[in-house]
Amino acid sequence: MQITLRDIALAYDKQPATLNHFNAQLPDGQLTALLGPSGSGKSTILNLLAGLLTPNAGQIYFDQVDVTHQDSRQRNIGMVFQDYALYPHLTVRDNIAFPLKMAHVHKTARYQRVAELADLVQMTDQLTKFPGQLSGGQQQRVAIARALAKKPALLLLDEPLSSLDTTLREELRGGIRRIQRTTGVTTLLVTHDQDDALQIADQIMIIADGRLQQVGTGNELYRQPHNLTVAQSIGRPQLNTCAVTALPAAWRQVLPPESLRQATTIGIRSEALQLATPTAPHTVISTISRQVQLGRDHQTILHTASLTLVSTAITAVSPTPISVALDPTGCLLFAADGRCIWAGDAHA
Ligand SMILES: Nc1ncnc2c1ncn2[C@@H]1O[C@H](COP(=O)(O)OP(=O)(O)OP(=O)(O)O)[C@@H](O)[C@H]1O
Repeated sequence: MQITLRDIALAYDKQPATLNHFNAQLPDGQLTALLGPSGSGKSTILNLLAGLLTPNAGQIYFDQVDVTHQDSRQRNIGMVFQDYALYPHLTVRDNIAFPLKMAHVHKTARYQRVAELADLVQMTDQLTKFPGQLSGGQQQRVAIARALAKKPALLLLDEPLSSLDTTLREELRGGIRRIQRTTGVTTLLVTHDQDDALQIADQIMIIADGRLQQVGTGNELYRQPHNLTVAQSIGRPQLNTCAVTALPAAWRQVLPPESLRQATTIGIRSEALQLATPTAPHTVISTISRQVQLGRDHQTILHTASLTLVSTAITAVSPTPISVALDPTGCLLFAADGRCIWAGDAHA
């Protein structure tokens, strides 16, 4: 099922519009992540799709069908929440079967479907347990099975990993990916965590201030962001930024002069700051204040005369100062309105 939001406007009573001329599409059978900071409008979009909010203007289509004024029950949506929302007094089996029971599905068919779903979410050996006897990750898998029970047209996952610790989170990311691929259900994952989006989604929609900033794969968003907001949303550590006027003269030499003249801000990916020999051209003398080992990765905090920057390309070095080269491939130039006017990767 392809989902389309067309020219949506929504304002909460007497407030300025949260969404205005909002257009987006969830491709059939794919998992789309909606990534944005708190207050950007993610829940508003989720509630519009679920039929819990009606837009002031615009239409919502499920394939060719206009569902804008259909209520939640008519839309056949599966929803999974951050806090699992399982019934504590029901077993895993009865939790998964609950929507089918409400729909008066015959007991035999109901338990047949529960068996399929339990197998899908790898909970077959836990069917007689109660939610209180399960880990957070297991509870969330039950919630996903329950949401899938009625073969929904659209699965909405609202921050489903936020309550889990790092290990369970990693595990369930893989689980969600596998379950979505197996079922092929069109899915929207709402998250404020770029790792969730990057590891699970086919495509990522970045939203900020109620506006869709860009849609693409993680790779596209990282390498060719349309604007500074997108560039800062994807990538760890976060993009180094500074005013173009603060950039040392030697590094300006490796960037295109025409774009530099038009730009006000430069973004430098951490991998673009590289150790060079003292005699190499266009290098800048820098000191190191700190080096952090993060598993296989390093982060090195560099100081030029005027800037503090993070590099992940410079590993163990002593003593400082060192000569640092700038790889233009990892640089982005932004105009005063935030538009990306030059991406080094596109010219590599
Ligand atoms: N019921 C409401 N009444 C008035 N304003 C609201 C209401 N719900 C949300 N808003 C406002 O709409 C904007 C978008 O909120 P929304 O909850 O959609 O963002 P979000 O990205 O989901 O945030 P979070 O990640 O914190 O849940 C915010 O400015 C918020 O204050």
